Amino acid sequence: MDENRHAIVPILEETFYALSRKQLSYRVSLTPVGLYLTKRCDDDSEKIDLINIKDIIGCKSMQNSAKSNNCACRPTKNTENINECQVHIPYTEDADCSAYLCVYAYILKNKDMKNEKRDKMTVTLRFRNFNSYDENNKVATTWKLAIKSLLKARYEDGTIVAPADNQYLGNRLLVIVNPKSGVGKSREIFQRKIVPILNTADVDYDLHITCMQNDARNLMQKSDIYKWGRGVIVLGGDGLMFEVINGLMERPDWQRAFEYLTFSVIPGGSGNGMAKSISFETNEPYNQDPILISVLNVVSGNRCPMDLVRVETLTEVVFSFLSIGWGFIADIDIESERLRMLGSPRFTIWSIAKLIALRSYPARLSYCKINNLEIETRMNNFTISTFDNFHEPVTTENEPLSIEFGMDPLEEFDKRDRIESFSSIISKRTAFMSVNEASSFTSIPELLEESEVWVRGPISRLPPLSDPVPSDWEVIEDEFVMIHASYLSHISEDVILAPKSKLNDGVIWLLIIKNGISRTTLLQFLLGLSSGNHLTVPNVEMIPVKAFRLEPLSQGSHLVVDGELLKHSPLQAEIIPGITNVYARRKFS
Ligand SMILES: Nc1ncnc2c1ncn2[C@@H]1O[C@H](COP(=O)(O)OP(=O)(O)OP(=O)(O)O)[C@@H](O)[C@H]1O
Repeated sequence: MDENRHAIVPILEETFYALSRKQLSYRVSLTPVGLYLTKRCDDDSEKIDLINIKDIIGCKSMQNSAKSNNCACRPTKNTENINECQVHIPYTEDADCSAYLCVYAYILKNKDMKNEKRDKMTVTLRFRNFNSYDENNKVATTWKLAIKSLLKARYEDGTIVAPADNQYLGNRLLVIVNPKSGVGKSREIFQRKIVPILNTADVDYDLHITCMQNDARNLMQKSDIYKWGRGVIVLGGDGLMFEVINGLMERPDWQRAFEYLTFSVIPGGSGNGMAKSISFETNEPYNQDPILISVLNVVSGNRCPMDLVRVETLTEVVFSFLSIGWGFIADIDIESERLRMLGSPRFTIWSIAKLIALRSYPARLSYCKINNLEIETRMNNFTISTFDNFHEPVTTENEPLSIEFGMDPLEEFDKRDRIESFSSIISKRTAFMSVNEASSFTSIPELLEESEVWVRGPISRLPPLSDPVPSDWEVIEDEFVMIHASYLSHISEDVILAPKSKLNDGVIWLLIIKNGISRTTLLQFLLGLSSGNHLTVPNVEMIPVKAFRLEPLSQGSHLVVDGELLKHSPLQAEIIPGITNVYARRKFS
């Protein structure tokens, strides 16, 4: 257990008894690091458990409902405190005036093993120093408020620091659900798996179920987004997130919107690259329960900056968070759509087909290489200030109280259905989609004259597509099997294309395979994509760049941005470091 525990001054401390064995006592200390439970055993030895504050997602105060025959837990009527619930305890006790405090945490189990996962744990503290519920509840409330304050604060180098006033998160979240994503079970997943966690963490939300393509995009473009101080999360795939980002970029106040909002994806689609990348970076056990891990990111409330990439083609400007693909992988992604009914085996089948009929495409690739790669991982963008009140330990009467582990009286409470708070607005195709239908292989200046490129969001620092690239850029004209740029580690749950990529490193990782690679080597490349070993395969180059331009010199391949098919065209892309924020749990040592 934590060697430095004794150096940390407890904020609150009490002795509790385990209900099951009255002779077993626990000293419970709330410190900035978490709840220390010190068990005194029969032989006078001590066993200490720590529930890390970073693992706690919320706490609720409760009242005994032993008189109630049917309901395990129900909200107290006519109470001003909406968090106050009644708890049913497994024994009858007349006039129980105790106050109960349930602390909910998701604890890391089987650390560093293959089956590492997070399991729910509930600790119920029973306060009964006084003869009236109100008095007991006062003490429980002190603990509750202290825990909730710690959940918002951080503990660094022995000091508790809180976000500056202007960094406190509002509590209203917008959840956008694509009922058609993945296998079409998003609505059910939302009610069954997400609502209980949001309730436990006291996060209020509005729900928007999309009714068609571009619905989320329009919603982001036209709504009063400032009522969602807690941010916007999507339950779906990367395609839905793409709509959210690009809808916001269409607003005149896009800059303020991106500073204000925090985003996250709960994986419900078939492409969940962003959700996987966030958990990968924070060492979270995503594979055991992707939805749980992603929702825990959201309720952690921890904002992390993330890069976006501005992508400009001859006919449109889009903002991308994941990848730009052209050639082999992009073709598999798009062409295997016709086998969608097969599920993920469609990729394997189509990969084999594309390997057999392997082809390459001529193109000119220009890029601004990062020579001294200094990747800054700026995981924490909170401004810090001291939380003075917490240095004074608060003590209460030392009369022994009781403690109870493993019970979750809110489980029933959480099963209540949430009423959808607003319904989908009617979707309308935006003016930014495919403005010009001209062929990509007329000269670029000619095309630009004809087309109307909407420039929105941050302006480009690159020369126009019609001008030459800067003289210090490297230029290759060759036949390529594929060019794939990514700025997150994973482009899907099981493809780690750029293992070194960080959310906010300001780097586009450009993966290049030129013509001349054998089918066997390409197969090796494909097999290595799930582990990152693809980068050790000969003929595979990975170049960190700040910007690049791709000019295809023939038709035939597909241009795919964040899994969305764009009209085939020359394009240029540039990184915009840390322009947006996503929810990600802090890293664990
Ligand atoms: N209600 C809806 N009906 C049909 N399409 C929708 C609806 N809501 C969103 N969409 C569209 O579905 C596309 C894919 O959504 P999403 O990324 O959530 O799921 P997915 O299963 O990962 O999809 P894909 O595998 O096609 O990327 C998005 O581009 C979005 O525009």
